[in-house]
Amino acid sequence: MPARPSPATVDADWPAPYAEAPIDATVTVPGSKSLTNRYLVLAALAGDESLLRRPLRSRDTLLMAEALRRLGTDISDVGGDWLVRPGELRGPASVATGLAGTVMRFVPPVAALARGPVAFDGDEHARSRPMGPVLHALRSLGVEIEDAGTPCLPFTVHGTGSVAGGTVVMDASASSQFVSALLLAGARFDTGVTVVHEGKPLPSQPHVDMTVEALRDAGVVVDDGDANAWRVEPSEIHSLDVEVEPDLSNAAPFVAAALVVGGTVRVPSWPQFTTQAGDAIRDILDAMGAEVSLGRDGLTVRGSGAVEGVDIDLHDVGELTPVVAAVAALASSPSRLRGIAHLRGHETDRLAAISTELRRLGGDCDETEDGLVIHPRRLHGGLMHTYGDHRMAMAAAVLGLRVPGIVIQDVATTGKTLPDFTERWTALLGRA
Ligand SMILES: O=C(O)C1=C[C@@H](OP(=O)(O)O)[C@@H](O)[C@H](O)C1
Ligand SMILES: C=C(OP(=O)(O)O)C(=O)O
Repeated sequence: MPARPSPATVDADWPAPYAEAPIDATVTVPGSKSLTNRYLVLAALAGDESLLRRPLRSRDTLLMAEALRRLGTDISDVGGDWLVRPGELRGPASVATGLAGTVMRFVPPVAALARGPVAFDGDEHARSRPMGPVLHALRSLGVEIEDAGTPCLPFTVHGTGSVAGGTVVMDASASSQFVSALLLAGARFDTGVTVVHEGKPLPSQPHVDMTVEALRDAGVVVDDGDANAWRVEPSEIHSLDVEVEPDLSNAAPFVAAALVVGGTVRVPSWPQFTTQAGDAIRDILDAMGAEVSLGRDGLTVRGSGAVEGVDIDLHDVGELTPVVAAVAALASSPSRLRGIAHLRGHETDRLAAISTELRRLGGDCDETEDGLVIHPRRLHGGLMHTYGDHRMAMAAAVLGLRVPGIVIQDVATTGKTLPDFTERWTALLGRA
């Protein structure tokens, strides 16, 4: 097993800026984590070299790049882009997953295609994130995996250089990433792969659709015609030349700021058509009282500072929950966020984290079986804990715009997906 990786961040508290005046800002958002990490995996498995333009460089994507390098892929910087030259996949290697769901789930099927052992481990909390269905699926395809007695990190994949492929049946109700993991590598299995989901409803369906689209962009034939079943035909994976879209889930706190403070926030290059689940923030902010318009120049969100509560199913886009909950806590009426029981297995138990932290600030937030009920209350300042969760820190920043005296514990955790968050957030308010 590899040595435990060092902690993600330095535990630094940061006083969240309070908005004294309406906002008027144009915000540039770095590339999508989900797209960058899918493109990296496909490029590593492709038949020829790929160019990823404007990739996200954050903890999760740097961990993905390093994982693939250790398996034999050459990834080099060309200006701000990444040139990916696939190599023969091989162990022995050790992979640090950090707290990245995409690394801990997407890389083991790639490791199964390598010759030699590949050991995986991650942050302390990563060891309790669900992994079982991926390990079980690979074992059912004949891959040898050694774990420490539980179907979680740490574990070692003993690849033989090929995977026969076939049909896997899994319960992916805890994470859509289990499905995406098998699909991404499946074209390189001898007979391809068929993944069937059986269990409670699959969360984050748009993320699986994104996986299917990325595979098709790389020339892979995928049949997703039946609900909860996907067939990836065996084939070569074509090289990619792609520009990574801005990360729309990371744009969420910035555009939410226009609604909760009042004013205007513009995000240039917001795609007109996208597979990113985070695009749903447009409709959510609209439902909560913002004026939202998407044009050729990008997205514009205007608000007056008056926020309405919502009753909304976030099953498809759970990663927006912390920011939506923060906006809801600043509303004039209650909100109910539904369909997000699976968030208990995210970077932290997000339902517990959000309700605990809102209560710590004087709020009223209850966990339900599958979500949260928030009754807006006058909040007071205080230290908001982030639990190593980038989106908890971003949610705290949204609250801080309207609640004086909020201090964000370990704000550097935002680096999981968004570098330079504090600088970007300060610039949003027109401050240096
Ligand atoms: O495949 C992906 O890139 C992701 C899928 C989703 O995971 P879950 O299905 O576990 O919610 C999402 O929440 C996560 O941020 C990114
Ligand atoms: C759930 C998330 O991340 P991960 O890819 O680590 O699952 C997220 O970014 O909100």
